[in-house]
Amino acid sequence: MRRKIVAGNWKMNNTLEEGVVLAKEINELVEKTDIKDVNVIIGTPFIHLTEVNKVVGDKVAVAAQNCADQTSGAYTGEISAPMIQSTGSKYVILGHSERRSYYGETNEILVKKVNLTLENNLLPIFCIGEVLEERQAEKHFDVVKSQIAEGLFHLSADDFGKIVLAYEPVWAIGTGVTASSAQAQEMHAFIRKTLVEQYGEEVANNTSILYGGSCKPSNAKELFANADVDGGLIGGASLKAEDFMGIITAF
Ligand SMILES: O=C(CO)COP(=O)(O)O
Repeated sequence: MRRKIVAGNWKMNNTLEEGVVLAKEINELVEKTDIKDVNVIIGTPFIHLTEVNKVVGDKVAVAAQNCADQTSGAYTGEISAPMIQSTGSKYVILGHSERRSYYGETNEILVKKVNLTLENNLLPIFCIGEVLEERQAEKHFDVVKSQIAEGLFHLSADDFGKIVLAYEPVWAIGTGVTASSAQAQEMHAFIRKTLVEQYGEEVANNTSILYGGSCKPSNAKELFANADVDGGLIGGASLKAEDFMGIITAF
């Protein structure tokens, strides 16, 4: 079933102690607020996963922000999907534009990560999105379509049903510039149409497509009101419990 989801991506922020405090604050607010049927996820650095899982209840799920493209072995500094799974986490954010651009993550590498994530009973939150020059050259639909096709279309319909998509136009990430509500809806509708062509109406209609990029309490309501926007992947505004809650309650 298509779910409403608000996921935080803390990126490389918070010491362990700070992260546990923030997770507790978010959990308390979620517990005492009527969040209706919204699924709340917090994406923390690896070192937080175990402790954050201990302090959140069953209304808050935890995500890693990356995983290795191998299961185990001599890969110094890497963290594998089975390790993430052993912390009690449920999701893995994959293909974030920061990983694609700063760490050379290609669609080919992402195929391996997606497969390992699913094999280890974790759910990928798969990020896609164009850079400003691609939008200005009117290539944004082609770029997003090929990211989805090359990273995910090897999956069976059953496995694709476990994917959460996050459309994050790179020009809107951390810039304070949000895609307009109309731009978000236009791209999300295009993504859903692309899924219909590959997997049919049922799978497409059941896929949650999140928007990310300078989403805040003040603009979340307008973005989430769109028919094809099923929630958000939130960076900066997920680092303050009240702001994050302001987005969770924006549906
Ligand atoms: O990259 C993002 C979430 O993954 C969005 O970041 P901001 O909300 O800080 O723009």
